[in-house]
This record gives sequence, structure tokens and C-alpha cells, in this order.
Amino acid sequence: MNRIDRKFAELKEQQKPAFIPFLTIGDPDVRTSIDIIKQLEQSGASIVELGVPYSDPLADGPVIQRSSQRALGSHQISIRDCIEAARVARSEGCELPFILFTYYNPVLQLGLDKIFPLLQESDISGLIIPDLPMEEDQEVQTLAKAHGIHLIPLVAPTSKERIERIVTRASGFVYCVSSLGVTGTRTQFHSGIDQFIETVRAATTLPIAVGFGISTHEQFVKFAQSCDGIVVGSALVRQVEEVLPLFADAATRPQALQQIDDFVSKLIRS
Ligand SMILES: O=P(O)(O)OC[C@@H](O)[C@@H](O)c1c[nH]c2ccccc12
Repeated sequence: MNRIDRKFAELKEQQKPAFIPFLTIGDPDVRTSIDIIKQLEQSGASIVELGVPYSDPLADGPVIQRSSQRALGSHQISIRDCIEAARVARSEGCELPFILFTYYNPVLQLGLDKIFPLLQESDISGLIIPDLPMEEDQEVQTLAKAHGIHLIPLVAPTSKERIERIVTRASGFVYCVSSLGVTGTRTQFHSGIDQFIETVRAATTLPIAVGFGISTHEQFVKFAQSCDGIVVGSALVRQVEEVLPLFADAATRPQALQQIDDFVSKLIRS
């Protein structure tokens, strides 16, 4: 059991879905990201995905690509900086379970032998590596388990017969990708999305979360009927982008955080 397991158990008791926001760490800077994480906790987030900015985010749409470029451009944010941001947020009283969200290349750059002790020391409970296929993840799986960290798999509507194999090795929760293509808000999802979620539900006793494209309260409520968690990235990252000028001036930072709070309230409570 780690923070992720405890959080899902707690929410199941309350019959509430997990709200799982994603943000790019270092956009616009690490200190602001930490302030946003703490605001997200106040606003009602259950778990937070800490995005490691990457130069070639092949699965990301334009909003998160721009966010990564800002983070890399101004401060060359590294995977270590993102892990450190989690440690600082925790030291400042944030109780949210953290998931480090990173492409595989930054993990290899840091070194598999180094990353897991760092994640454990920084009380990060989960890891998502979107471009690490199941066929190549044995070593990462073994190290994650040895350090009590959940390696959370992504399954897509096209995963079909792979779903069984992916979810039997999963831990923490299963991340169902709602649509094909890249991240980014959408008005409609994969046509077989409901069937797909049912298939995943039947294949695992783990909690299942859905992500990709979710940006409105109606979509949040719809997915809360069939899933235990809802991931929202681009819509939040876009909101951060909107208020960057307010973050830039110390006098208006509270306003920026208030607008993020308003965004979250509209999304999860309407
Ligand atoms: O941005 P969206 O459409 O709300 O989707 C969540 C997504 O941002 C987050 O989980 C994520 C960010 N980058 C990714 C790359 C692949 C899969 C998922 C992701």
C-alpha cells in the first residue's frame, strides 16, 4: 500500500472519483509549479501527475508541447528538478500522492539505478512512462516494485488483446487513454470508449482512470460513472498558460492561483 492505494481506498469509501491533474514542472518555473501543486490540493485534486518536460514529446498535443518548451527554454528543467519539486511540495505540507510522468529518455539519462532511490526518498508513489512498452519494461517493473513505486500502465482503445497482459502486471491503477492520437482537449472521444472501459474493468480489480481530452464538467461527470479517476492535463496546462502574466508579477500571483482554483471548481463541481 502506498499513498495512491490509500487515496483510491479513501475515495471509494466516499464514492467519489479521483481528480488527477497533470502539469508540466518548470512552466513557468519550479517555484510556481510547487505553488500550483499546493493550490490544486486546496482546490480538490486527489493525485497529481508531475510532468517532466521533454524536447520530443511525441504523444503530446500543442498545449503540452508549448508548456515543455517554456520549461526547457527558460530553466532547462531536468528530471531531477521535477523530483526535487515533489520533495519541496511535500516538505511544505502537501499530502497529495505524486506520480512522476516522464518519457523514457530522461529516465535513461538519469540512470535506472539512480531514479528509483530518488523517487522513494522524495515520497513519489507512481511513475508513468508513456513510451515504454510492456515488452521492454521488465527491468523498470522490477526496480519499481523493489522501491514500492507503482509503474502505472497506459491502455488504449486499440490495445485489444494486449489489455489482459498489460493489466495483469499493473499496480496502482490502470490509465485508460480515451482516444487515439495525442493529448489535447476534445469534444468527442473514441467511438468504442464505453465498451473499452468495460473491457478494462472486467480485466482488473485495480482502480481505473481515464484521460485524454477531458476539459468540461459534463465530461468529468460522464466518466465518473464508469471510472475511479479522471486525468486532466491540457485543459489545466492551457489555464496555466493563460495566467502566466499574472504569475510574472508578485502582486498578482494570488489572482493567478485563484483563477486556477476557479478552473478546477468549474471542472469538478460546476
Ligand atoms: O492533456 P489531456 O488531453 O488532458 O490528457 C492527459 C494528459 O495530459 C497526461 O496524462 C499526459 C501528458 N502527456 C502525456 C503523454 C501520453 C499520455 C498521457 C499524457
